[in-house]
Amino acid sequence: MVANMSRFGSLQAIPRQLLRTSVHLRAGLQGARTTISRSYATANDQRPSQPTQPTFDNRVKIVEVGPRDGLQNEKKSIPLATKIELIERLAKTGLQTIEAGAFVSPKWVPQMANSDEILEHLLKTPPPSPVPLTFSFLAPNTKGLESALSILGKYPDAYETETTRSGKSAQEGGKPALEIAVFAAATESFSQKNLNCSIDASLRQFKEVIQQAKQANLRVRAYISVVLGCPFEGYDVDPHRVAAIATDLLEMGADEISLGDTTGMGTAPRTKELLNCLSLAGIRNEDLAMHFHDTYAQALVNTAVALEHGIRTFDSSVGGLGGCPYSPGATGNVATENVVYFMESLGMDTGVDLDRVADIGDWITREIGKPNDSVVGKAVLGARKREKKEGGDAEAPQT
Ligand SMILES: CC(C)(COP(=O)([O-])OP(=O)([O-])OC[C@H]1O[C@@H](n2cnc3c(N)ncnc32)[C@H](O)[C@@H]1OP(=O)([O-])[O-])[C@@H](O)C(=O)NCCC(=O)NCCSC(=O)C[C@@](C)(O)CC(=O)[O-]
Repeated sequence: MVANMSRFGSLQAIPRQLLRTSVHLRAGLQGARTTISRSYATANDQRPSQPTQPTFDNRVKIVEVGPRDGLQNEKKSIPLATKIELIERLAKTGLQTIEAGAFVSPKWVPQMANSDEILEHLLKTPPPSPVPLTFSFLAPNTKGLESALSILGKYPDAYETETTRSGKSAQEGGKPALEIAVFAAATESFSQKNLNCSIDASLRQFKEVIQQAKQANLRVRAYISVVLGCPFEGYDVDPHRVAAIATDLLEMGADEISLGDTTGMGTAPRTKELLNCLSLAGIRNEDLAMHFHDTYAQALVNTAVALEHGIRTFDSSVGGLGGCPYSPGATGNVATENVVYFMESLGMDTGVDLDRVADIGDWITREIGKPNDSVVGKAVLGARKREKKEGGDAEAPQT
């Protein structure tokens, strides 16, 4: 639970029935183009895309992408020790998944060049954490995956796989789990800029990466970028193309699809249209995560739409750090502080300690000389400062 929500006043929880996956959303797609329903949907007939009796689950998983997505765009090299300290601090907050690095070409994204050292450090010295932790690393091709696997091979007993997961936190003697992430794009132009190949060619590479990662019993996440707007092709990204790519990736064995609004061009109606399209294609909400950027300050509105649709996994970045090197003008990811506050104000349970995350946002933005882009983070720190001044029982910073 978030510490001291009461500090922020008496926000009323939104009535639960308003948040339930609403069947009426499905009616909105009557004019949709051909529904994609390929073997993924049929192979998963036992897994209905929409429950007939919607059940309400108020647990939300937040995937912290700050150490990778948040830092990858920084021009000045960030010391390895700072990156590791960021991950270690985040591990103490109740976050369950932390994206810690990327095995990509150092010529393309120099900031991620020491991801091998980060992985090795996390295996040798797993950070204390109150919850079972997963560390995620990007790998766009077999070269990236093999680099990651060669490090894992040196420490076979230091991590958990899909088959050995104990569900224990580090504090209970558990080891971290490892996840590999591939990243496709919904438009040809973005695929060329980001991966130097077409969408089809990238999917062929990912098939190999996913198969090898699954052979190593690792969980695989698959991103699809620019699902709600492309810096090169504009707003009109076809949701059916997104559904087709997501279906391909799931059929290859990906465990989760993260839908990237890389440019922050997403709006509430188009988020709804996209999610409806994916549901009609047979893709389950449980297999989806949302990855919003806040360039046009729409991230929380779109989050609310996704939450109502039934999505329960959301990516965010502490301090609102981030941006994509191949998305000119895109600003940071939605801030973790904002998402945690927003979720908890709706009665959702993130399990993340907002006070601690706000401290980390303040610390890391100072470390790398960036403004703290989390309005909630700044408000939390401001409230604490005022309480301290007034001689209240303010808590000491917890990081
Ligand atoms: C995919 C490639 C490698 C193709 O890059 P390429 O230049 O077409 O590939 P290549 O096979 O010709 O290799 C070129 C050089 O890179 C090396 N190389 C090749 N692969 C690797 C590797 N895995 N690790 C380390 N080195 C590698 C390879 O060995 C070679 O080295 P050289 O012989 O010239 O010395 C390149 O385009 C690349 O690394 N792209 C990554 C771009 C990237 O990281 N983008 C940011 C992440 S995606 C994102 O941020 C969006 C997301 C996920 O957050 C969601 C959202 O918001 O949308």
